[in-house]
Amino acid sequence: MKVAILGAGAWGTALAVLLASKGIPTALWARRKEQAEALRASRENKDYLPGVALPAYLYPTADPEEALEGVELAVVALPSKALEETLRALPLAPWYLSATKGLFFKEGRLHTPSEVVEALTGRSVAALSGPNHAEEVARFLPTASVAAGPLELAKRVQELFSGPTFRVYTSQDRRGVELGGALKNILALAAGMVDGLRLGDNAKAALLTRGLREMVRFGTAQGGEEATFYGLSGLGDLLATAYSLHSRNRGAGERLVRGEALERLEDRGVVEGLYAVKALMAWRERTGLELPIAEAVYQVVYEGLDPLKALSALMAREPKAE
Ligand SMILES: NC(=O)C1=CN([C@@H]2O[C@H](COP(=O)(O)OP(=O)(O)OC[C@H]3O[C@@H](n4cnc5c(N)ncnc54)[C@H](O)[C@@H]3O)[C@@H](O)[C@H]2O)C=CC1
Ligand SMILES: O=C(CO)COP(=O)(O)O
Repeated sequence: MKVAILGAGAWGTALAVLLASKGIPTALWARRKEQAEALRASRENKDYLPGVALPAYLYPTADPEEALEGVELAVVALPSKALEETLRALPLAPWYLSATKGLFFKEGRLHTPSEVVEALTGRSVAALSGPNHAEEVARFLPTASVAAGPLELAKRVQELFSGPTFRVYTSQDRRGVELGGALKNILALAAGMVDGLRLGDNAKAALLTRGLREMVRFGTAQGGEEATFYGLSGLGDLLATAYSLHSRNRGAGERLVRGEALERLEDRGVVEGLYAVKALMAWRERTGLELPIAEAVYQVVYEGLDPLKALSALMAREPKAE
């Protein structure tokens, strides 16, 4: 039994640490040869997950053949922007687990990462999502997550990843699970803006509660089940990300309103909400579904709207019942 993890960023490394610490031989595939060599030499991912020792069963490599030879499955832990190009260039695995959180707008439809992996590889694909900061998972702090997909596949993921500090639930609502993971990143950007502007706890709670409504309205219209958005991969991940010191999305919102340039926001790692909100707004143009918070985030990030003006516009919307 061998597993390959594709993507040696924070999340790929944390998942590899989790599996390898259970004695499962795990290849961690890095895009750059120098990175794989540095991981092998120092037994630490200094760039993306500093301070975590890599277990003996974890083997970093930049050679795709070496990484994927004889594997049972490949775990995709790539940033969404690199997913398609990277997977096209790699040998196939028997089946896949997508750990990417993102949204793709293609041919007039929104697609989740596992749908994209499925279309590219023609193989069965499950998804893993939940309130799972890599920095905590890799340090074996208690964590729960959701393995979503056809029941048999979800159960295999559950069995593979479960351990004393990592509790995995199954779900057959893969689309709902992944939509929650993508949407919460947009809401975490907004939460960071509230933090950066010091608007207070009331404002943040209102934003996240109304944001959750937006997630449910959008997610159910897109085929997800309502209960999924109130579970670990929806509300759970929204809370973990929007209140986190680790979160790159929340941090990016905070830094943006404090004057940092858009181009610098990914200096500390990928900020998926920046891409998800673009895909969502491109799709919304065709449907007209109301997504006031996501639209405000888009306007602040990409159209230079003053965040306080965006907030005033949200506060001045037509009065309505909750
Ligand atoms: N960091 C976390 O706690 C969690 C992250 N995720 C998701 O996992 C995915 C990956 O995130 P992280 O590992 O945190 O990102 P990261 O920013 O820590 O690392 C990104 C990795 O992707 C590589 N990369 C960047 N551009 C690339 C390209 N064009 N082609 C190939 N590789 C490229 C980088 O070299 C690096 O190894 C994202 O979708 C994220 O939302 C999901 C759960 C938790
Ligand atoms: O998805 C995550 C936690 O569940 C990681 O959040 P960030 O990408 O904002 O760091």
